[in-house]
Amino acid sequence: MAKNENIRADLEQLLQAEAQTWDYILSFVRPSCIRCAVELRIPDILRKHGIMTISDLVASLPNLNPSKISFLPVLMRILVHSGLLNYQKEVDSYSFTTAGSLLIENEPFSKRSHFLFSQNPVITLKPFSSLSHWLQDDLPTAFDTTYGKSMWDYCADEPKFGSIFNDAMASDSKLFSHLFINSEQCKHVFEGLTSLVDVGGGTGTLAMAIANAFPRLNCIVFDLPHVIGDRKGITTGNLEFVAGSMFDNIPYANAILLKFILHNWSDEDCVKLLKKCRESIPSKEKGGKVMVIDIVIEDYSSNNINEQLVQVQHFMDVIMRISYGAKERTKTEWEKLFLDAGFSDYKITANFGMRSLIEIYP
Ligand SMILES: C[S@@+](CC[C@H](N)C(=O)[O-])C[C@H]1O[C@@H](n2cnc3c(N)ncnc32)[C@H](O)[C@@H]1O
Ligand SMILES: COc1cc(-c2oc3cc(O)cc(O)c3c(=O)c2O)cc(OC)c1O
Repeated sequence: MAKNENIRADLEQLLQAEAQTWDYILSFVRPSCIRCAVELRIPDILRKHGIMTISDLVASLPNLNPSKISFLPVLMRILVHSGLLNYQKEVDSYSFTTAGSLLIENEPFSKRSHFLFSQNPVITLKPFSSLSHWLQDDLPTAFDTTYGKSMWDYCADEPKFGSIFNDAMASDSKLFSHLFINSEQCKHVFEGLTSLVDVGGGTGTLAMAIANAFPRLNCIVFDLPHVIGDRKGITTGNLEFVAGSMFDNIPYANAILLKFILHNWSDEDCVKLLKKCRESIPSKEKGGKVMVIDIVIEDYSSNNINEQLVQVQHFMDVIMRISYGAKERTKTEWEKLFLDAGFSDYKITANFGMRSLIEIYP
């Protein structure tokens, strides 16, 4: 009897392990289905209706081939299981979850463009399928292994891809700026500042939100010439766009903002860049500071851990290492960078999902 129980337990364990591996084997299906729904504009259609049956959806998709209509409930079931839609059995209808509503185009906090960027073959298929080659060759990143140039040069040479990347980053900045500017914990952050440079500020989404919220704060968006483009030299109210390389010259200001910049660079490059930032701000006594918005890798063993967020941080670490020759950092690794660059003190003020605000002082 005991022997039979043992055999049954072993078989159950084996089946559980097999289910886990099937989940990994087929994990590509979920993002492909979400991409399909986004491309068919299902989130935008659902937004207009609020709640929809499959028949409503079919009526809103005139280009759908009639022979494929039976796939729609299958697609919707995946979206429901992915936590993007709710299904109300009583009325046989679908509605958004909060996460699903982030896929609607033109919503203030839409992550649609970031999702489409993540599905772009330029960054996913090729570099990720050359991962094992990259581990064996002497090129700095899997991106270089695939394209023979860095991500930043690729963006400059391929403007269409460059704007897909900039739009993805801008969508993150839109959501982030809402959290940042309205956060009680961050009320003090802009106090006493009269000028601020958003270094690597992309197309200016975050700086624009700050400039609007603090009309007496003069803000500069600083980025590479191909990103600043036609905005170069344009000043609108308290917002100005300046083109250049942050490794050469950074405009002088009370404070410098670095959002999702340092995680793109090696420790050596970060120290160089942080030293450049120090040269462009006043002393701590005169209010000088650098505000780093970036990932601080959480320790799995700490209390109140959000496992989904930690996993996202670990995935981003893989992306940064293989695609950009960079990395995500723990609190200890950040501290070492700041001290190596000659800063005297730092404060991790708040965290916003996977990202934190770190204020560093000369
Ligand atoms: C990951 S994006 C972050 C954009 C923006 N800070 C945000 O969070 O939305 C990195 C930015 O750094 C810019 N960048 C890369 N190298 C640069 C350089 N040498 N000087 C100035 N900006 C640079 C890129 O063009 C890009 O806009
Ligand atoms: C959040 O800051 C950055 C994110 C990314 C980035 O990069 C990739 C790369 C990839 O191969 C697949 C992906 O899905 C993604 C992303 O979703 C994503 O957000 C890139 C950055 O700089 C180049 C970031 O700073």
